[in-house]
Amino acid sequence: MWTKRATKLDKLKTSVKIAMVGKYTGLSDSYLSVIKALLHASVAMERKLVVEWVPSCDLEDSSAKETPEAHKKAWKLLKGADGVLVPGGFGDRGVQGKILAAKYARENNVPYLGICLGMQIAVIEFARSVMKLRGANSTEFDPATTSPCVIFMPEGSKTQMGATMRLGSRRTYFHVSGCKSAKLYANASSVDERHRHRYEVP
Ligand SMILES: NC(=O)CC[C@H](N)C(=O)O
Repeated sequence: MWTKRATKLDKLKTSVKIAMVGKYTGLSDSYLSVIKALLHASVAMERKLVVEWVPSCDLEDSSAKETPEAHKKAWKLLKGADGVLVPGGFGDRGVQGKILAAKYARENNVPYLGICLGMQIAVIEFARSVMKLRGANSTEFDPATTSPCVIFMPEGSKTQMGATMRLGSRRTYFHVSGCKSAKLYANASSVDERHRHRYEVP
Protein backbone atom coordinates (compact mmCIF):
# COMPACT_ATOMS: atom_id res chain seq x y z
CA MET A 1 0.00 0.00 0.00
CA TRP A 2 2.79 2.44 0.90
CA THR A 3 4.76 1.67 -2.27
CA LYS A 4 1.63 2.31 -4.32
CA ARG A 5 1.09 5.53 -2.47
CA ALA A 6 4.69 6.70 -2.88
CA THR A 7 4.63 5.92 -6.60
CA LYS A 8 1.37 7.82 -6.93
CA LEU A 9 2.91 10.79 -5.13
CA ASP A 10 5.93 10.83 -7.45
CA LYS A 11 3.72 10.89 -10.51
CA LEU A 12 1.48 13.79 -9.49
CA LYS A 13 1.69 16.72 -11.86
CA THR A 14 -1.19 19.10 -11.21
CA SER A 15 -0.45 21.10 -8.13
CA VAL A 16 -2.59 22.52 -5.35
CA LYS A 17 -1.24 25.65 -3.69
CA ILE A 18 -2.05 26.21 -0.04
CA ALA A 19 -1.20 29.48 1.69
CA MET A 20 -0.26 28.77 5.27
CA VAL A 21 -0.84 32.02 7.14
CA GLY A 22 0.90 31.95 10.48
CA LYS A 23 3.36 33.43 12.86
CA TYR A 24 6.07 30.82 13.03
CA THR A 25 6.83 30.78 9.35
CA GLY A 26 10.55 30.52 10.02
CA LEU A 27 9.97 27.30 11.93
CA SER A 28 8.12 24.82 9.75
CA ASP A 29 8.47 22.05 12.36
CA SER A 30 5.85 23.67 14.56
CA TYR A 31 3.28 22.97 11.87
CA LEU A 32 4.51 19.48 11.05
CA SER A 33 1.24 17.63 11.75
CA VAL A 34 -0.70 20.14 9.65
CA ILE A 35 1.69 19.71 6.74
CA LYS A 36 1.50 15.90 7.00
CA ALA A 37 -2.31 16.01 6.98
CA LEU A 38 -2.28 18.32 3.96
CA LEU A 39 0.09 15.99 2.17
CA HIS A 40 -2.15 12.95 2.78
CA ALA A 41 -5.22 14.89 1.65
CA SER A 42 -3.53 16.19 -1.49
CA VAL A 43 -2.36 12.72 -2.54
CA ALA A 44 -5.90 11.41 -2.02
CA MET A 45 -7.12 14.19 -4.32
CA GLU A 46 -4.32 13.48 -6.83
CA ARG A 47 -2.67 16.85 -6.43
CA LYS A 48 0.95 17.80 -5.83
CA LEU A 49 1.07 19.82 -2.65
CA VAL A 50 2.73 23.23 -2.72
CA VAL A 51 2.74 25.07 0.59
CA GLU A 52 3.35 28.80 0.50
CA TRP A 53 4.32 30.23 3.87
CA VAL A 54 2.79 33.63 4.46
CA PRO A 55 3.86 35.54 7.57
CA SER A 56 0.59 36.99 8.86
CA CYS A 57 2.24 40.24 10.06
CA ASP A 58 3.28 41.01 6.47
CA LEU A 59 -0.39 41.09 5.37
CA GLU A 60 -1.21 43.89 7.80
CA ASP A 61 -1.68 47.53 6.72
CA SER A 62 1.22 48.68 8.90
CA SER A 63 3.54 46.42 6.91
CA ALA A 64 2.62 48.28 3.69
CA LYS A 65 4.46 51.30 5.10
CA GLU A 66 7.16 49.63 7.16
CA THR A 67 8.12 46.67 4.95
CA PRO A 68 6.42 47.31 1.57
CA GLU A 69 8.27 44.54 -0.27
CA ALA A 70 7.30 41.90 2.29
CA HIS A 71 3.71 43.20 2.24
CA LYS A 72 3.53 42.92 -1.55
CA LYS A 73 5.04 39.43 -1.51
CA ALA A 74 2.66 38.18 1.19
CA TRP A 75 -0.45 39.38 -0.66
CA LYS A 76 0.84 37.94 -3.94
CA LEU A 77 1.30 34.54 -2.31
CA LEU A 78 -2.14 34.69 -0.68
CA LYS A 79 -3.85 35.68 -3.91
CA GLY A 80 -2.08 32.94 -5.83
CA ALA A 81 -3.29 30.18 -3.51
CA ASP A 82 -6.03 27.62 -4.16
CA GLY A 83 -6.77 27.41 -0.46
CA VAL A 84 -5.93 29.27 2.74
CA LEU A 85 -5.01 27.58 5.99
CA VAL A 86 -4.69 29.44 9.28
CA PRO A 87 -3.28 27.09 11.91
CA GLY A 88 -3.34 27.30 15.69
CA GLY A 89 -1.58 29.97 17.65
CA PHE A 90 -1.39 31.98 20.84
CA GLY A 91 -0.95 35.70 21.52
CA ASP A 92 -2.12 38.63 19.45
CA ARG A 93 0.88 39.33 17.22
CA GLY A 94 -0.13 38.79 13.61
CA VAL A 95 -3.81 38.29 14.44
CA GLN A 96 -4.89 41.26 12.29
CA GLY A 97 -3.10 39.73 9.30
CA LYS A 98 -4.88 36.41 9.87
CA ILE A 99 -8.22 38.24 10.00
CA LEU A 100 -7.38 39.89 6.66
CA ALA A 101 -6.56 36.47 5.18
CA ALA A 102 -9.90 35.05 6.40
CA LYS A 103 -11.73 38.06 4.95
CA TYR A 104 -9.97 37.67 1.63
CA ALA A 105 -10.85 33.96 1.49
CA ARG A 106 -14.51 34.51 2.41
CA GLU A 107 -15.03 37.38 -0.03
CA ASN A 108 -13.32 35.58 -2.89
CA ASN A 109 -14.78 32.14 -2.29
CA VAL A 110 -11.38 30.62 -1.67
CA PRO A 111 -11.56 27.51 0.56
CA TYR A 112 -10.43 28.37 4.09
CA LEU A 113 -9.46 25.93 6.79
CA GLY A 114 -9.08 27.40 10.26
CA ILE A 115 -7.55 25.16 12.87
CA CYS A 116 -7.87 26.17 16.55
CA LEU A 117 -6.98 29.88 16.48
CA GLY A 118 -7.63 29.82 12.72
CA MET A 119 -11.26 28.89 13.35
CA GLN A 120 -11.59 31.56 16.05
CA ILE A 121 -10.16 34.09 13.55
CA ALA A 122 -12.85 33.18 11.00
CA VAL A 123 -15.52 33.78 13.65
CA ILE A 124 -14.06 37.18 14.60
CA GLU A 125 -13.84 38.18 10.94
CA PHE A 126 -17.44 37.14 10.25
CA ALA A 127 -18.70 38.99 13.34
CA ARG A 128 -16.88 42.18 12.32
CA SER A 129 -17.51 42.21 8.57
CA VAL A 130 -20.87 40.48 8.15
CA MET A 131 -22.61 41.02 11.49
CA LYS A 132 -21.17 44.56 11.67
CA LEU A 133 -19.96 44.07 15.23
CA ARG A 134 -16.91 46.28 14.66
CA GLY A 135 -15.34 45.64 18.05
CA ALA A 136 -15.82 41.86 17.95
CA ASN A 137 -12.83 40.03 19.34
CA SER A 138 -11.60 37.13 21.41
CA THR A 139 -11.21 37.97 25.08
CA GLU A 140 -7.70 36.52 24.68
CA PHE A 141 -6.77 39.61 22.65
CA ASP A 142 -9.16 42.19 24.14
CA PRO A 143 -10.57 41.25 27.54
CA ALA A 144 -12.80 44.36 27.49
CA THR A 145 -14.31 43.77 24.03
CA THR A 146 -17.96 44.83 23.68
CA SER A 147 -18.66 41.85 21.39
CA PRO A 148 -16.87 38.81 22.76
CA CYS A 149 -17.26 36.08 20.13
CA VAL A 150 -14.48 33.86 21.50
CA ILE A 151 -14.41 33.56 25.27
CA PHE A 152 -12.40 31.99 28.04
CA MET A 153 -13.89 28.54 28.54
CA PRO A 154 -16.53 28.59 31.23
CA GLU A 155 -14.99 25.64 33.05
CA GLY A 156 -11.60 27.39 33.12
CA SER A 157 -10.35 29.61 35.88
CA LYS A 158 -8.54 32.84 34.98
CA THR A 159 -6.47 32.87 38.12
CA GLN A 160 -5.15 29.37 37.64
CA MET A 161 -3.43 29.55 34.27
CA GLY A 162 -1.29 26.40 34.45
CA ALA A 163 -4.07 23.82 34.38
CA THR A 164 -6.72 25.61 32.34
CA MET A 165 -5.87 24.31 28.91
CA ARG A 166 -8.34 21.87 27.38
CA LEU A 167 -5.84 19.27 26.29
CA GLY A 168 -6.05 16.00 24.47
CA SER A 169 -9.02 13.93 23.39
CA ARG A 170 -12.53 15.02 24.34
CA ARG A 171 -15.89 13.60 23.32
CA THR A 172 -18.34 16.08 21.82
CA TYR A 173 -22.01 15.17 21.32
CA PHE A 174 -24.15 16.59 18.52
CA HIS A 175 -27.33 17.95 20.07
CA VAL A 176 -29.05 18.33 16.71
CA SER A 177 -28.81 15.15 14.68
CA GLY A 178 -28.25 15.71 10.99
CA CYS A 179 -26.85 19.24 11.54
CA LYS A 180 -24.05 20.47 9.28
CA SER A 181 -21.28 19.51 11.71
CA ALA A 182 -22.72 16.02 12.21
CA LYS A 183 -22.94 15.57 8.44
CA LEU A 184 -19.21 16.26 8.17
CA TYR A 185 -18.75 13.23 10.42
CA ALA A 186 -21.12 10.95 8.46
CA ASN A 187 -24.00 11.70 10.87
CA ALA A 188 -22.23 10.33 13.91
CA SER A 189 -23.86 11.10 17.25
CA SER A 190 -20.56 12.15 18.80
CA VAL A 191 -16.93 12.74 17.86
CA ASP A 192 -13.66 12.45 19.72
CA GLU A 193 -11.37 15.33 18.89
CA ARG A 194 -8.05 16.50 20.21
CA HIS A 195 -7.85 19.88 21.88
CA ARG A 196 -5.18 22.39 22.87
CA HIS A 197 -6.82 25.66 23.76
CA ARG A 198 -8.11 27.95 26.50
CA TYR A 199 -10.78 29.86 24.61
CA GLU A 200 -13.85 28.83 22.65
CA VAL A 201 -16.80 30.15 20.64
CA PRO A 202 -19.74 30.49 23.08
N1 LIG B 1 -4.44 25.80 19.80
C1 LIG B 1 -4.77 27.03 19.53
O1 LIG B 1 -4.70 27.51 18.40
C2 LIG B 1 -5.20 27.89 20.70
C3 LIG B 1 -6.09 29.02 20.28
C4 LIG B 1 -6.28 30.07 21.36
N2 LIG B 1 -5.07 30.76 21.64
C5 LIG B 1 -6.88 29.45 22.61
O2 LIG B 1 -6.19 29.27 23.60
O3 LIG B 1 -8.02 29.11 22.62
